[in-house]
Amino acid sequence: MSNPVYLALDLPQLAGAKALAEKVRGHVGGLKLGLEFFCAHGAHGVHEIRELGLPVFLDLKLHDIPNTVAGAMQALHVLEPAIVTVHAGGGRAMMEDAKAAAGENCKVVAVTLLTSMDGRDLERTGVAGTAHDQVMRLAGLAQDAGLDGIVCSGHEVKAVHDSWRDGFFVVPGLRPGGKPTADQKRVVTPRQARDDGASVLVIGRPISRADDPLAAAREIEATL
Ligand SMILES: O=C(O)c1cc(=O)[nH]c(=O)n1[C@@H]1O[C@H](COP(=O)(O)O)[C@@H](O)[C@H]1O
Repeated sequence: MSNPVYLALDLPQLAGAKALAEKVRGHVGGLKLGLEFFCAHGAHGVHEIRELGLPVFLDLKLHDIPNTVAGAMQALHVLEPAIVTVHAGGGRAMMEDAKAAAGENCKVVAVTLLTSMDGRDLERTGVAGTAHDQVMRLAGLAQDAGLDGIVCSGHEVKAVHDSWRDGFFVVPGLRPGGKPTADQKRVVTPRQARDDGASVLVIGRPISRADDPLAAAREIEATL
């Protein structure tokens, strides 16, 4: 089985991001480029990272009207991402059009409830029910819209996997035992997420902020 870890390259400098990715290249399965990276370095930065030869996950969390999101997905073809994120809250029509406009080999996955939010945060947005209810509701919507899968926390991935057997599940908010959770609230270990059905494990700071990122990546790999 290939390494399910995608390293989140949430770093301000392109050279630093590239150097980190090069350092841990043999111990992660892919690289995730998110808003911080894309806003700073755009398509040029993505091309630079693609040269490392690992699959690239473009985590742009698109959330707009269907026509705009479809246009954005179309514009991403040239970057050949393996995975792109949209927000499930954009609704069924938006997700359908995003999938229809995506490149042939690009998985489109919907972010359900951010791993930085818990039940109280959700309640404050005016949504009824628990974090679990919200993830299950949006997973169903994403599946109906024909997406490949969803992004959720390790708290929900088992239940989502049980109800969507061939889905593709991206799980961030991962912390090897004892590592600081920082802004993440719904957290599990990488091993637990994998055992519960995650297809991709997104890991950023536990590797990128470690004193020795290579050792941290190796340690995580050894637990899987
Ligand atoms: O879509 C994501 O990747 C994502 C969704 C989510 O609910 N929570 C979440 O943390 N992420 C991303 O996963 C990464 C987690 O980073 P660390 O907390 O540093 O491991 C960041 O790049 C986030 O943007």
